[in-house]
Amino acid sequence: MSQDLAKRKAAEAALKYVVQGEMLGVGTGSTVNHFIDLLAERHFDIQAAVSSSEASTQRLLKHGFKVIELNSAGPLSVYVDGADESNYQLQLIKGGGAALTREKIIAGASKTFVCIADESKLVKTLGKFPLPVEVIPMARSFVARELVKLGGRPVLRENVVTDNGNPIIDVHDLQIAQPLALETAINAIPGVVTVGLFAHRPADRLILGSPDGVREVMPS
Ligand SMILES: O=C(CO)[C@H](O)[C@H](O)COP(=O)(O)O
Repeated sequence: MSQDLAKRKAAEAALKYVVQGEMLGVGTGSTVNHFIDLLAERHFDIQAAVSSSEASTQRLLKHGFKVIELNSAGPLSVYVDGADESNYQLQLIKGGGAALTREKIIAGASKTFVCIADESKLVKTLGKFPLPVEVIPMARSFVARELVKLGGRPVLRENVVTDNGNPIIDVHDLQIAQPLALETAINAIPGVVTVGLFAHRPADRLILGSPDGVREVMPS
């Protein structure tokens, strides 16, 4: 419960980055759900949202927001999304909610990526949270073997298919000392759609909530 309150506080603090009348990139997850609800509760007037998942799209539509495709939106000024882990450089692990591919695309298309999370997500070294990798179905076993060569322990996420129709492999037991190099290496495996390591495109702001309040972390 207190973790949920922390998420809501982070989400609330991100409202100051929303530009009324503009388009807004919206991510996925329980922290973002608070953010979407708060946009509605506080009557924010956004032109339209570009959403990273069917789940967020449904929530936005339920609140009466317009949702458009990224192809129709052009560059976005602000993208708000959660994370499973962040280091002090604001490099992230994402994809716990299986939306990593669309999240990485929208983050890439946005000028400012505001990450919202509870305090427990900030870590010195990424990797305690299993690293999600979305793969083309026929490449699943091959990619898993390549991930073992990189030092990980791949586990297929049971009963999960992404919005793009693909399975997810969660890679356990990684100590990600060099996020940029690992993201490049995993991206180079044929059959990988997206790795949930956001090192080449880290967040620009990290808002961390705790039951006592919020703090904003700048990349160190
Ligand atoms: O990457 C994500 C979805 O793919 C989420 O942002 C991440 O899993 C954090 O979720 P939550 O806000 O529920 O802790």
